[in-house]
Amino acid sequence: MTIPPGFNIRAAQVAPASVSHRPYGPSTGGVGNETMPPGFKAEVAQLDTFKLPEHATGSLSNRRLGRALVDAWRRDGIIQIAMSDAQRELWEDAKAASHRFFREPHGEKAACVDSQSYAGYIASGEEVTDGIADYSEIFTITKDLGPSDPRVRARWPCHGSCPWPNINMKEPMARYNEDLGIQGEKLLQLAELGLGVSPGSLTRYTRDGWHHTRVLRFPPRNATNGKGKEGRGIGSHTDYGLLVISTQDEVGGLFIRRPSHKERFANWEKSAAGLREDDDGWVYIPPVEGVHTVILGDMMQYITHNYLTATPHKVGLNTRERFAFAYFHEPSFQAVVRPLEGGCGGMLHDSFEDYEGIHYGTHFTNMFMRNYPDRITTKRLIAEDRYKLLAEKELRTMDSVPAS
Ligand SMILES: O=C(O)CCC(=O)C(=O)O
Ligand SMILES: [Fe+2]
Repeated sequence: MTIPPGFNIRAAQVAPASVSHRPYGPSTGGVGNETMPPGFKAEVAQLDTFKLPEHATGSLSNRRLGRALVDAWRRDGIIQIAMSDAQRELWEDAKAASHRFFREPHGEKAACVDSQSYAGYIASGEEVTDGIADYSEIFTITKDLGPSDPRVRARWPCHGSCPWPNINMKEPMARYNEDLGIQGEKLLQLAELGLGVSPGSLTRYTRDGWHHTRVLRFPPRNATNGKGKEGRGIGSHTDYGLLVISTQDEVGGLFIRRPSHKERFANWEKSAAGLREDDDGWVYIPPVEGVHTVILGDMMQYITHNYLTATPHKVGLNTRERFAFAYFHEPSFQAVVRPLEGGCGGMLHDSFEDYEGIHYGTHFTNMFMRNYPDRITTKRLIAEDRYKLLAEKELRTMDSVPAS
C-alpha cells in the first residue's frame, strides 16, 4: 500500500467500508454494552480498527501506521486489527475445532496432558489466578517437541509434546497460529517504526519465539462445574511476553484497564494477578465481527521502559458460554530481554544503567508454575529439580542447542 504524501493516514488505516466492524448483537445503537456480562459496570470501548499492510516496510505510510498503533496502545491499551477474508476462514475453522474439542467427553479431554510441557487441557476450576480458581476451560498449545528433541532430552523446563486430542484440531489450529505468527512479526516491525528504534530492536528476540495459544471456553455464569455460585472467568492479570492477539466470538466477557501512570504494575517483579479486580475503571471490549484485538505483555513493558505497558485484563462469565482464542507472540524461551536504548524522540531514556535483563524462559516458567501448582508438569519440574537449569548459559543464549 503506497500512500501519497499528505494523504489522510487515519482514513487509510481503518479497514475499508466493505469490512463490517459493528459490534455483534441486536441494535447496538452506538452503545455496545448489550453483550456485557451481568453484574459488571464498565465503560464500553469504541476502538478504531487498523488494517495491516501485506508487508511492513520503512515507507512513510508504514511509519505513520506504526506511530498510530503505538499511540493507540498508549491511549487505549488495546487495538483492533481487521481480518482479511482468508483470516476469517482460518478463525471459523479454528473455532469449529475448539467447539469440537470442548464437546468431547471429560475423559477424552482430561487425557490431553503432558508431564513435561504445559500444553494440553486445563479443566474448569483448575487454573488459579491470585489464589482463586478461574472457571475457564482451556487447551494450551506450546511448541510441539517430541522426546527426541535435544531440549526435551536435556529436560529443559516447559519443553515437551503438545498432547493433541483424537479429533481434527491440530491442523486448523496450526494454520490459525501460523497466520498470527506472521501478523505478530508485522506488528512488532510496525511498533519498531512507531517507537523510532532501529529495525530488529524487537524482532531480534522472536527468532524461534516461544509463541503459544490458549483455546478458551467460558461456561455460562450459573454453570461453573458446581464449584462456585456465579463463578468468574479469568481474574485480572497481565500476560507475559510481547503481544497478545485475541479473537472472541459474539458473546462478550473481556475487560481491560487503560494505561495509567497512577497504576504501574511490573508482573515480573511482583505478581499483577488479581490487582484492581473489583475496582472501578475497567473498560469493556465488546465483540466486533471480523477483528482481532491486540494487547501488550510484560516483556514489551520492560523493553520500552514503561513507554508501552502490559495491559491488565480480566474475563467475566456471561449468560451464555463464550469461546475465544488468545495467541501470545513471545521472545525465544532462551532470550534475555533488555530495555531499548533511545527511541521515541527522547521519550525512551538512554539506558546508562547496566540492566541485568529478564530471561523470558524463567518468567514463563514462574508464571506457569504459579498458575498450575497442582499440575503434573509442575510436580515433575520440582521433583526432577529442573528449575535450576534455567540459570545455565545454554538456556540463556538464543539459538544454542544442548549437545545430545
Ligand atoms: O478470553 C479472552 O478474551 C482473553 C483470555 C485471556 O486473557 C488469557 O487467556 O490470558
Ligand atoms: Fe490474558
